[in-house]
Amino acid sequence: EPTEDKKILLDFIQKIPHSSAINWRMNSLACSNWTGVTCDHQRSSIIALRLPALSFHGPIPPNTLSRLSNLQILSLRSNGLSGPFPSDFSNLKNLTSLHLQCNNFSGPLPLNLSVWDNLSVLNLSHNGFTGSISPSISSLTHLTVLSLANNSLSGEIPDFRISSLQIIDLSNNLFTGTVPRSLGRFPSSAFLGNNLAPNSGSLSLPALSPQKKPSKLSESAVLGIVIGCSVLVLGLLALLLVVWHLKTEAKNQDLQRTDKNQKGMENLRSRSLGNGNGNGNLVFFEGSNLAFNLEDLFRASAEVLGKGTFGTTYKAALEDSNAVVVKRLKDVYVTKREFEQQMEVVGSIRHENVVPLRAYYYSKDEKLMVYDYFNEGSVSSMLHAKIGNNTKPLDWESRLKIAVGVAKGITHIHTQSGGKLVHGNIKSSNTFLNRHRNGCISEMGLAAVTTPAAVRGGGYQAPETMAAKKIYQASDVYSFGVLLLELLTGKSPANATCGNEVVHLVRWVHSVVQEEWTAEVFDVELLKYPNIEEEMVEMLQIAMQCVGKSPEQRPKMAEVVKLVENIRITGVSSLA
Ligand SMILES: Nc1ncnc2c1ncn2[C@@H]1O[C@H](COP(=O)(O)OP(=O)(O)OP(=O)(O)O)[C@@H](O)[C@H]1O
Repeated sequence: EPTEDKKILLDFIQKIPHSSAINWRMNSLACSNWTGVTCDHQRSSIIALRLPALSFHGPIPPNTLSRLSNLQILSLRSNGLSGPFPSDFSNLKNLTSLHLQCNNFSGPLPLNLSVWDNLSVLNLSHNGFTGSISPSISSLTHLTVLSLANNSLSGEIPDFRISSLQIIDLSNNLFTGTVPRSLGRFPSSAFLGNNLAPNSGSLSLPALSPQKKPSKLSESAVLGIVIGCSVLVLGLLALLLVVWHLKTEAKNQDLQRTDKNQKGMENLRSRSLGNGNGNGNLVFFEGSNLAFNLEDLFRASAEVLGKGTFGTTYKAALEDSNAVVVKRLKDVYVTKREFEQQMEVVGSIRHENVVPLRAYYYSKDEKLMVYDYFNEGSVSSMLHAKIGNNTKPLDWESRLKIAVGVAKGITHIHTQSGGKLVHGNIKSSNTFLNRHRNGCISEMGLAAVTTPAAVRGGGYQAPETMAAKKIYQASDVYSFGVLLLELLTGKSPANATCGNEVVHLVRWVHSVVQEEWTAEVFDVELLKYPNIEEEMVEMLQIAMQCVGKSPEQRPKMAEVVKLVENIRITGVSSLA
């Protein structure tokens, strides 16, 4: 046991203000039991310290962490740490990864960076650092990832050539000048949000061939250009007018719709029953013991649960105190017959991991679908509940059960109708907990009758669905992979960083995993459970297979079920 290092950590935790409890005790084994602590093989010193999101605040107490001289990985990301960059960190000469992102540090960056010549990952993003980057950065010859994004850094970006560097992010600072040549190989997004002038190099025109000397343009050519430009401008104006007109129309329609939503189901009533055909079209499926008719449904008080891609979803409280969910579809593109056929297929599916469709209604003006109401809300609301909402974060066990359940539900769907059925809209807001608290998936088959896949989004759609506007079973596998990443990272697919900028979850996880700082990816909520890292890594590997770029790379859903079910078994045995 690294007694000296333990004392240092206890000294640190005593001095740093924090509001989350931490299980460090002198008489317990630090190397096996202390949160965030990893020791070397001999258990003689601490080599990694990962303390994300423990609500540390204030400056790092001097002469504490800096005495862990064998430390290689230090993560204090997502805390409320403030004050200057701790100058005594220069003693941590063995550091390979330093994560101080998402804190409130301020003041200049260290002047002499050469003390950390083993550093591979440096992430100081989302802080309030000022001043410029010291040219000594070029001495970090092992650096692979550098993120200084979202600070207030200024001055010119030094021209540093580090051949090992793979990822750089200097966006959203106050840098001036131009992007140095040595960094020209990185995407422009790495430098966005600064005061940088465009590189003169990138503006250069293609060289003229030597035979054709640059000559003055003839008058007719000038006239031609002028006329051409005017036509272009007029064309653009016309286009703008059309777009403006369409937008206003869409807005009006939206306004009308919102208006109707606010009035609840009463509007539905007047429109749908206009033809006087009563409850004729409300079609119930076998096995549903719901006893209501269209009249009851329209009389029920309705509350808008939300607006999704396919329309508005209401909770309708029926008189017998049962509540159902009514989904009012917009943009149904198929004929009545096709719609009914699809509903018959969907309605016939009965599986404990698929939310059953109880009934549907079709008229010219209205298309409704009726489901059971889940009063706990969706997995999305459980994962991303606002702080102070009184909801407990989902523990690891629950997340595993959600993953297994949804995987089984999708597999069942994929084996129906001769193996041709696709879900088409797998996401956490369509995932609920069944009575055994396993995951179950809703909204099966809606994608086939309404909005084309390309119009949806939210970060779950496989790349091929964007281009081909078609959905395949392999696209469901991709969306399921994104759902797994969401369960692991606790981040919503469209919004995957500590700041406000939108980063695609899959891309973000790829960049993190490539650099082998895997532990940085997991939801900080999960880091408090002991001995689950192997299981999380296993789930991460499955997720990465599912989000393979091309559909052929991805495993079939039936395989995925086995893999996900095995997480517990293999995870446990590898711990034993
Ligand atoms: N059966 C249900 N029980 C409880 N809440 C539900 C039910 N069905 C949907 N919801 C919730 O109602 C809200 C609106 O759902 P809706 O399906 O319209 O939108 P969405 O899931 O965000 O997007 P999409 O239309 O792409 O599925 C969501 O928060 C969803 O979780």
